[in-house]
Amino acid sequence: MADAQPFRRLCLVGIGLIASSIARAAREHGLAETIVCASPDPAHRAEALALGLADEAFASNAEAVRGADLVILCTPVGVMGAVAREISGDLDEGAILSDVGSVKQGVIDAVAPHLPDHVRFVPAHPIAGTENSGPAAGFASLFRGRWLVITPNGLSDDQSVARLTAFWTAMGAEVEVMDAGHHDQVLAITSHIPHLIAYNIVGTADDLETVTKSEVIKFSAAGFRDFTRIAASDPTMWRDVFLNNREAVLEMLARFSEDLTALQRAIRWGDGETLFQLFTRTRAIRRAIIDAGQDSAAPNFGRDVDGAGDD
Ligand SMILES: NC(=O)c1ccc[n+]([C@@H]2O[C@H](COP(=O)([O-])OP(=O)(O)OC[C@H]3O[C@@H](n4cnc5c(N)ncnc54)[C@H](O)[C@@H]3O)[C@@H](O)[C@H]2O)c1
Ligand SMILES: O=C(O)C(=O)C[C@]1(C(=O)O)C=C[C@@H](O)C=C1
Repeated sequence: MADAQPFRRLCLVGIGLIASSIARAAREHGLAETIVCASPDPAHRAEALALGLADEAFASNAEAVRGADLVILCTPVGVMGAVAREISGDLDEGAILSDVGSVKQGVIDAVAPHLPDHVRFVPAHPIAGTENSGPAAGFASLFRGRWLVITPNGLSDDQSVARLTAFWTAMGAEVEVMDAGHHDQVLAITSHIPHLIAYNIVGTADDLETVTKSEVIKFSAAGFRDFTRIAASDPTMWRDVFLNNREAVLEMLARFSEDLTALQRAIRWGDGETLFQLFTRTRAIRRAIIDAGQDSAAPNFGRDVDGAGDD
């Protein structure tokens, strides 16, 4: 991969966890001469300036994108269509528009109709994050060793895909190009349903707590505590993910429910063999993920200079 050619002016629309991580990494690797951001939240704009994430922070998305040669939408996916409508008249000739949304087809459908012909649209999704939000939550190494999926469409061209690939590669990500629909199916099972399960189990335990008083917190075992980390993820972001990847999530959820019913039956009928076989298979998957270096549960994942601390 050729060295990334720095962008003249990078505009981050939304300045939360992901945008602030991009800003830090872009600065660290000299990937943009100027970085500006936009957010309707005055506290986020002030924090972005105080942390040195952006040279200018705008309340107006349209003003923010003027003169930028790379604009990345880093808002919850549910507002990306409205943001595209706001900025469409102010995007520079030849600008690349990208995004970091956790859902791809819904974002393409919402954004593309608003774009003028002179803009290249290259949707993308970094498979990296945490349960925290806001400008202070980001860190420069977030994308190191993690996947960045690009889902080109009729408004992308090879040159802008190559430039965006070089940008993310310079921040440490590994880039994979994929069809948007396929991305949404894969992420439904690997990311969206796990979050739904975490929200559900913590909610169920919370309901039980009215009966058992504080025992849910007092005796919370490690497994449950891991779920509470995921269930602490941003409510707006995740509401939008489920509403915008509805079909894939419902399809995967139907499969999941069938398999859960089979486990329920195995427990009811004392079928230890079925339980043992599944648990053996899933243990092997966990080990394969660790062997592939994709275990972000290790506290130092992505932050190591030499990668030596990854589980
Ligand atoms: N958090 C993760 O783990 C993660 C990982 C990969 C991708 N993503 C995706 O990245 C995007 C941002 O997530 P985040 O975790 O950084 O969120 P965040 O809540 O930390 O930040 C969102 C930012 O968008 C701003 N915003 C909201 N509405 C806006 C609007 N109409 N115009 C301009 N700015 C607006 C907010 O003020 C905030 O600054 C989402 O689309 C999410 O699906 C998140
Ligand atoms: O590590 C976490 O906290 C995450 O949930 C990150 C995670 C994921 O599911 O892996 C969440 C949403 C994204 O779109 C990408 C990454």
